Amino acid sequence: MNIDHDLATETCEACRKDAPRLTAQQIETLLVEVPGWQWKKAEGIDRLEKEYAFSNFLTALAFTNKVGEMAEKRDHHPDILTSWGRVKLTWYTHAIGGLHRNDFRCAAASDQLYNG
Ligand SMILES: C[C@H](O)[C@H](O)[C@H]1CNC2=NC(N)=NC(=O)C2=N1
Repeated sequence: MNIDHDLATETCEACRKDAPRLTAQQIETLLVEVPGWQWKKAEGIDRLEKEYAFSNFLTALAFTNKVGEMAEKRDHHPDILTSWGRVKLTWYTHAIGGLHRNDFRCAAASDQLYNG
């Protein structure tokens, strides 16, 4: 299938409470564009989750801070679990209790920060 956009460089839109959640079909289609990201439902909320590997705590922390800066710029924020050699990111949209295209944009942008 032809992909005529780049999720990582798309601007996040302000998320309104009445924005529609992505449907299962839309999620499946977008997941193809963000390899390694898992679609998980927790506490009734669809989420995107990925764990990144690092060689120590400081490099994991540096990535955490880069993601934090990106999240602030986009006004869209992940759950972050930083551990020795690992960072787990979880993206979902609080305002709608589910997944929005913004979450895929931020997942793709996170990958770009990891891959340099
Ligand atoms: C007021 C502010 O724009 C909102 O609270 C933003 C902040 N960051 C956010 N991050 C995420 N993941 N979901 C939101 O709904 C959200 N809302």
